Amino acid sequence: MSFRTQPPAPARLNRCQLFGPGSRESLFEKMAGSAADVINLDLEDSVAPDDKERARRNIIQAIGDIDWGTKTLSVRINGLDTPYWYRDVVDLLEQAGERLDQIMIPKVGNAADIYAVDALVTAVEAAKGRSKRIGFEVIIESAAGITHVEEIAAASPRLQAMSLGAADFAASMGMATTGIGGTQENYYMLHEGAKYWSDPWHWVQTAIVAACRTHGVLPVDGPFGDFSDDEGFRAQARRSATLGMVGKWAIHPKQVALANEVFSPSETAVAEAHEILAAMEEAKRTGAGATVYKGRLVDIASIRQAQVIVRQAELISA
Ligand SMILES: CC(C)(COP(=O)(O)OP(=O)(O)OC[C@H]1O[C@@H](n2cnc3c(N)ncnc32)[C@H](O)[C@@H]1OP(=O)(O)O)[C@@H](O)C(=O)NCCC(=O)NCCSC(=O)C[C@H](O)C(=O)O
Ligand SMILES: [Mg+2]
Repeated sequence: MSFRTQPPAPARLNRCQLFGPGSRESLFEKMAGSAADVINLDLEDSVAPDDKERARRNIIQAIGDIDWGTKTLSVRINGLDTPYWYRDVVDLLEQAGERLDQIMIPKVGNAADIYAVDALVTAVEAAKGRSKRIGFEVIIESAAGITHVEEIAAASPRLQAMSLGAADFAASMGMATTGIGGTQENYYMLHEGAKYWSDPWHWVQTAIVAACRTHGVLPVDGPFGDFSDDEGFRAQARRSATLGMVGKWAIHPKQVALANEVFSPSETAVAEAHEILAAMEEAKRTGAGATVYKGRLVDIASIRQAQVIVRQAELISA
């Protein structure tokens, strides 16, 4: 371990982030009643330009009127390349109640983007005397965003979570696909006439996870567009969980249960994690740093691996 220890990410559940357009206020109660850990009310790409102001008003009202329970409540503002974003921030922080937890900043390209929003948020919070400090989450969804991912992860103590936005990312990179996440038909290796599909999202996900873990930020997988394909969603989510991501977006309510299922450790995994910790306690008692569990090596690093699973299980049962 480096002299600088790895900071912990926020200790809260982020297995599923359910999105809904701010212009469809009839969905808000349904979103609040869902099993998602995080709610993202959207002002950005699911809202048509002519509906931006109405969506903003809907969201400000709903933040105060609806019982959001213990969910993390987040609003996705418009991108910094639009004329809408500053008014999103000012109106939200001047007019929405203290129930708002986070704002999500899309299409961030570098640390200065976060700095600009932080400066505005800090000024409005001070002017209005808001007592709860608003958190940030960002979307990495451009060539610039992934190029500067580490400085973005370090950009503000407000930063809680970072998502991969596969649709805009693919567009920005010039990728030859219109699919949002998942298997890409043309991304395969050929060996002795057989096709072996590979994962075009893998490299960007690992870059996001590494930047997030370095700076104590939650890494999250973004949308999976084909909401008729449950197995495709599960496969994508399982790959993300294996790489260290803590959750995934849902762009339709039927994806919420799928994400919660994948990002909640199974009873077997939790039991095994406890057994590994017990085996290592026993090893410590006898002065050993390593031992054998179910025929395989476990050592002090295995304690840290098992603790990841135990901590997630504790958050779920809390
Ligand atoms: C995708 C949708 C447009 C589908 O809406 P709809 O046609 O109404 O779906 P259904 O008829 O199948 O709905 C069944 C019931 O579920 C309710 N519903 C629908 N959507 C939601 C929701 N988001 N939250 C809660 N409840 C929802 C319906 O009202 C029906 O209820 P009932 O009649 O009582 O049975 C729609 O789901 C939708 O708008 N989804 C969110 C889209 C969105 O927010 N997109 C932005 C995020 S993705 C993105 O931006 C890309 C990213 O940035 C990147 O670059 O990768
Ligand atoms: Mg996007």
